Amino acid sequence: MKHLLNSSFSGTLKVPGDKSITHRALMFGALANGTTHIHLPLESEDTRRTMECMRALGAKIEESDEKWTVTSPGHDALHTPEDVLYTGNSGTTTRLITGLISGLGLAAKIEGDASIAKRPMDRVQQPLAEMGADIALKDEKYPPIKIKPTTLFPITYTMPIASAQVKSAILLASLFTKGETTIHEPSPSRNHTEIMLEQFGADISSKNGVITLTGGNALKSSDVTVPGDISSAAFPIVLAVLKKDSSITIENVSLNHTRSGILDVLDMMGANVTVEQTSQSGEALGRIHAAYTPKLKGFEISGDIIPRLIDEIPILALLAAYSTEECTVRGAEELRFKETDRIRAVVDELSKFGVQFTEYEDGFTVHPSQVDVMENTAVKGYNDHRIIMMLIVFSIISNRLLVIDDMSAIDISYPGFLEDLEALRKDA
Ligand SMILES: O=C(O)C1=C[C@@H](OP(=O)(O)O)[C@@H](O)[C@H](O)C1
Ligand SMILES: C=C(OP(=O)(O)O)C(=O)O
Repeated sequence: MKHLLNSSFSGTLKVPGDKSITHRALMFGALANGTTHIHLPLESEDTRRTMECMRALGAKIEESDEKWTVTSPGHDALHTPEDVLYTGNSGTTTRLITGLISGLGLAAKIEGDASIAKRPMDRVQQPLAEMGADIALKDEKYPPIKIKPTTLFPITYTMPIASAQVKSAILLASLFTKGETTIHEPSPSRNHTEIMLEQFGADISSKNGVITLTGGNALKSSDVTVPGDISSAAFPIVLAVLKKDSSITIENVSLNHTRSGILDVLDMMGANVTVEQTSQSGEALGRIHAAYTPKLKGFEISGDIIPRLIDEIPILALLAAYSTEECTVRGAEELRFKETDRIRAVVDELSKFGVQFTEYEDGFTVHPSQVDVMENTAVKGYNDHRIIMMLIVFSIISNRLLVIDDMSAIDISYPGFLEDLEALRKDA
């Protein structure tokens, strides 16, 4: 990492495929009779967990260069897995397959790593139980998740929180359940499930926060080309904005409105970032150009924008630390239930360098600060990929080597992160 310091960054980059879309393509491919080709999938730890779970249910998945091929015997020929389904560090895998397996009327035991063991699963268990699922949790809240076979029926469900994982778990459970399931969302969360289910032939509609799915029909296999992940792109974008003389372009990245909240914040801050949309068939796609911006304005965000940038808040906190004005994030209590408590992690680590925070249960204010970084300061990544990548960007822009306890979790969402930055290094 040391050679990335004292440098500026330029050039063009393609970030790896979108994690949320890759998970869903594997699951819908496994449910749809026939063959689904997934082009440019995200080949990461989290998506491999979904791949292994789909194999354990009976889907055949072949891997070749930048393409995964899923061949399914059809949803009604999938079977109860022989072993425990291991979901690693992936909340998306854990919650979505709970809905998928309940909907198939199969049995399973699902568990993940130490972080997954602390993430709440009652948020999916409750609506699925209303549908007739039999799901047992440890202390009525946490994995391991034990599912017994039952027959489900459709429900109307008003979600207490905006969560694409909860929404998607219910939609997966209702796919082969006869009748109409309706979900009311409090604010729009990522809509990849709705877009892809329509492509796979499901009878689904979505309007003004109300999603309706009429279940009981088989899915049709379909090919998916995965766009670059804007949540991964956020790290090099912020690096370019904060690092003197830098100017980069990211090609082929998802611009789906339910995911692009970070671009709105960069705009509020007056950052030198421009966006060009290149296509809009299903998932919007385009190019983002980001360049060094010497003076960044403040921002205040809460409400509907939060689900649109939920995974980008750790890197936004870093941006805020270099703003000359106050920056506030509220309504983001969900951050406390991610791979780690991301509000705590960001406040604890950045405070070590003079960043002034006021912490709230649901967010934080970053006050204009004098950031002062000592070479070789020890920082903690909490085994959380997004905290680790934020700290790496911090180390680079401050030109000080930070000693991060463990960086291996980068592979959860962005294998090749350091290599990508290296390729953009100006004097490389
Ligand atoms: O559905 C998805 O693919 C995801 C939804 C979000 O979680 P919640 O649904 O818990 O908000 C997000 O934080 C996660 O990284 C991926
Ligand atoms: C929260 C995340 O993922 P998951 O919920 O799938 O673990 C993330 O990628 O930041």
